[in-house]
Amino acid sequence: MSEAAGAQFGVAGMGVMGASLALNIADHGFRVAVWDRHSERIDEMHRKHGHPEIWGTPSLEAFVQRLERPRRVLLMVTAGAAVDSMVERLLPLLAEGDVIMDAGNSWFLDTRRREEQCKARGIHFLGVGVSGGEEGARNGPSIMPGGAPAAYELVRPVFEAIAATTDLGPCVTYVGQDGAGHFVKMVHNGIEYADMQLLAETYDVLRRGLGLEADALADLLSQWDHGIAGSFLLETTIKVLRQKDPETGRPLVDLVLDKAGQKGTGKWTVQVALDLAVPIPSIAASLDARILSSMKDERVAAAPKLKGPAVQLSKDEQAQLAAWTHDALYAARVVTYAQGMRLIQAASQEYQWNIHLAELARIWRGGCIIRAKLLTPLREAFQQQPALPNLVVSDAFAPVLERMAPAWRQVVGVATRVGIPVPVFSASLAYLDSYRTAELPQNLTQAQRDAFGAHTYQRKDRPEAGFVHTEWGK
Ligand SMILES: NC(=O)C1=CN([C@@H]2O[C@H](COP(=O)(O)OP(=O)(O)OC[C@H]3O[C@@H](n4cnc5c(N)ncnc54)[C@H](OP(=O)(O)O)[C@@H]3O)[C@@H](O)[C@H]2O)C=CC1
Ligand SMILES: O=C(CO)[C@H](O)[C@H](O)COP(=O)(O)O
Repeated sequence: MSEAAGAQFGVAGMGVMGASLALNIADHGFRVAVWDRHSERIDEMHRKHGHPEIWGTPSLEAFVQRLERPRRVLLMVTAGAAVDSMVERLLPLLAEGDVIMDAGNSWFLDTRRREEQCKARGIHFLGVGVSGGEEGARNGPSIMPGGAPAAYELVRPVFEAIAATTDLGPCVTYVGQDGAGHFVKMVHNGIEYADMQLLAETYDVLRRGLGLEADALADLLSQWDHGIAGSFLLETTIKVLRQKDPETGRPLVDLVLDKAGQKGTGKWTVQVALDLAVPIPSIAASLDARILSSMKDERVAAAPKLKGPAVQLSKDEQAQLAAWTHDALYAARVVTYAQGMRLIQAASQEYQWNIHLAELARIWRGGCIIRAKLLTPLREAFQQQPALPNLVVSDAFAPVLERMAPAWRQVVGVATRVGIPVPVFSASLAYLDSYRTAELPQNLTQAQRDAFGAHTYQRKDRPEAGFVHTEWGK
């Protein structure tokens, strides 16, 4: 880059995502200034990927000075205190009309607070969800920006240039005010957790139920990937199952310790869903499954004490289990997306974000981790009925769920009978069964509450009476 020209975009934080995004932006013809608190990070990035349109800067002051006005600064640093520290450091260096973008996985209420903090100084603040991992950031992520529309307009050309593209355009859309973008990215990750757990349960049912080894499983899942169950996470699963350990020649997945980690977005999704009173049992079950998996020592100690059932599958069950599991995977996945969309709908109402669910489905069709074929009918469902109360009752999905439910029940039944845990398959099925049940047993719950705590209840036969109390047992 010529010394005289200003940089059109700044990226602070040259970690996995920041370096990839900077390269992506430069590839699209924008001059990019980069900064990291450790200058070796910049040197390493130049050494590995040297790019004429990327300019490393030795200090935050130099970084800001190299930027054209209005300055556009994208933070790609660890979520939490690091973002606050960067905002504190940048505010005195920036001028009115400049834009800070936080593209990490930040908590949406922090984003609301930071936007207010910046607004008081005349600086725009955008909370930008980015999905696609390192590869997506480098070659085309899905981008979920939230904040003031005027601020979004200042960065829109760059985001539209670097985002993944599908037949429906670049995978970026203005999501809504303040924390809307980060909220949507958080729920995206919640859905990601549930879908990953469904794939883990699929793997377990097929390997323990049918005795399939990694290669045979990969072959089977490859067939599924060509059909309606196709998705990025399914492709990732196939890739993982095919990988061999160079030292032993064994499938590498068989050597990976069964303890799943997490960085917090799944937990936040469940916490905020409880606050908004939106049931998301599939996502909650996937979070619990990760936590239970991390209790490895306890599980190992419990295994010899708590023997499961010694039951064999019948020949008929063995013949049909793969086909049943395919349908169970698709149907349960629909239910997890339905829960995520419902949560976004509730937050959109609560915070007046006016989020367009069909647009989210459009930008999730490419670039992001939860991209899946089912997003095409899902988008159409919300296009036809933007206020659809729940995806499971849409014309597109209700008949499919009805058709696939018998196979899904078989999978949950067989797995339960032989003792294979299927928390998300079963939580999703219970959600669907609850949602379609006009008369739930919570009449008993209400009666119990009134019986021990005088919490009152309503009568079916006399709704006009309002809340009443009974002296139960008297
Ligand atoms: N990895 C992924 O697949 C995805 C990650 N994200 C989110 O993107 C963000 C970055 O993730 P990722 O790139 O993977 O993480 P990395 O750990 O690779 O990079 C983190 C970056 O933050 C910098 N940093 C940390 N603390 C501070 C601080 N106090 N002040 C200034 N800079 C600091 C680090 O600098 P240094 O290394 O020099 O210490 C580094 O440049 C996170 O919020 C993450 O959740 C979003 C989508 C996908
Ligand atoms: O944001 C991402 C993808 O979109 C992260 O890669 C993913 O969420 C990692 O989360 P966790 O470490 O909790 O599994």
